[in-house]
Amino acid sequence: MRRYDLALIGFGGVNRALAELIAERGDELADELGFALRVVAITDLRAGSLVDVEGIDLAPLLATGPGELAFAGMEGGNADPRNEWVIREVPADIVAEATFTNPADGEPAVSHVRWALEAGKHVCTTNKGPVALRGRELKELAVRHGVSIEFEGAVLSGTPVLRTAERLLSGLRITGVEGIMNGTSNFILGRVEDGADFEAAVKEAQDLGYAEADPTADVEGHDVQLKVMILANEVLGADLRPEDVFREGISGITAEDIKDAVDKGLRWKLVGSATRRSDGGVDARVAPMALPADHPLAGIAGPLNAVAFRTDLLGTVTVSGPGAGRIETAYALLSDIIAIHQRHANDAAASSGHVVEEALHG
Ligand SMILES: NC(=O)C1=CN([C@@H]2O[C@H](COP(=O)(O)OP(=O)(O)OC[C@H]3O[C@@H](n4cnc5c(N)ncnc54)[C@H](OP(=O)(O)O)[C@@H]3O)[C@@H](O)[C@H]2O)C=CC1
Ligand SMILES: N[C@@H](CC=O)C(=O)O
Repeated sequence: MRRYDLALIGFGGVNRALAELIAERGDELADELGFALRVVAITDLRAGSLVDVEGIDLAPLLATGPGELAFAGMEGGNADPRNEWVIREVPADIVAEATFTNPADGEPAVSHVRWALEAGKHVCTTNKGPVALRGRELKELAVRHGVSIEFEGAVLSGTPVLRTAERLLSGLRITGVEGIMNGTSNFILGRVEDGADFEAAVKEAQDLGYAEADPTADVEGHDVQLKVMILANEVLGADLRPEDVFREGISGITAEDIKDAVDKGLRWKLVGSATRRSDGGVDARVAPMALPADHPLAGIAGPLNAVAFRTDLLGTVTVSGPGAGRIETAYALLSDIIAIHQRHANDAAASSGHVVEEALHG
């Protein structure tokens, strides 16, 4: 059976949940998917790095609390993350990048992804920085090195928004996207509507694993700005920079605003959108909106999110599901690995078909 060796870069909520999935359901997944997964390297800012090319025993790591994990002193362990060395030199097939999203320049994740692709390794990532800010360059790099970069989790966690657009909406002209694209801010707005304090709701979202390492990115709309850029670039063929996307977050909305809106039959939501103009350009923005209760996005509650695609032949097609969550986002990485397997298994079949063809016809 085909096996993929993984290097996990960043061992926080998402990559830990991926390790849990592999440890707990690896055999079942292998039976179902036709390939096995093995972790051969882990790096993390606090824990350091751990390498075992025969496969890391995940159980003891997962039994240790996230704040207590230290790889130094373990066989193959080091106090230093040694990201560049691990990514370039350890023989892994796929690098799973899940360090923090940096909305300013995408680093250090951009470098992590670049090193992996240059080393001929596939990448799956949930990190929005590299995809939104350097997506075009990194995709070209992947093509040059004959490998894949997959990033379903960069928009709406494990909910298949990007793959739906790419695979299931092909043949349609998509003229715009609009949606609720941040689980944390949607959760906070709902909790404040229920009477909770804003700061307490932020803390709850952090504890539940929804929020960014710095939740300002959620509350001030930077996270949705990156997601709108990814959708506009991937689905509408744009090439947007952050300065092209108007951004306003939810920090200016008070509990009173929320209560007043409810009294008027409205509900505050942080809405991101990108719309193709008649001159071919794309207008994109992120801003809070008080939506009428019967608006299709008004009922999207808690960490649930939704993206609506406006199309020429089908009208509006909406995909809704979890927008955040550790396990939900780990599933996005698994779905990326499945996509890598499908693409390259097909490549292998195509090239072996080519060999057969040459043998038959000279
Ligand atoms: N959680 C979610 O619901 C979703 C998350 N994402 C994205 O997925 C990524 C991971 O999210 P999540 O796991 O929740 O975040 P966490 O903050 O829980 O985990 C990130 C981990 O990466 C580590 N790290 C930071 N910098 C480095 C570095 N240079 N080298 C090695 N490790 C590093 C952090 O260490 P330390 O803690 O010491 O800084 C932390 O352990 C983020 O980019 C996020 O935006 C995307 C969709 C949904
Ligand atoms: N912090 C983000 C996580 C997913 O991208 C969110 O809350 O949506």
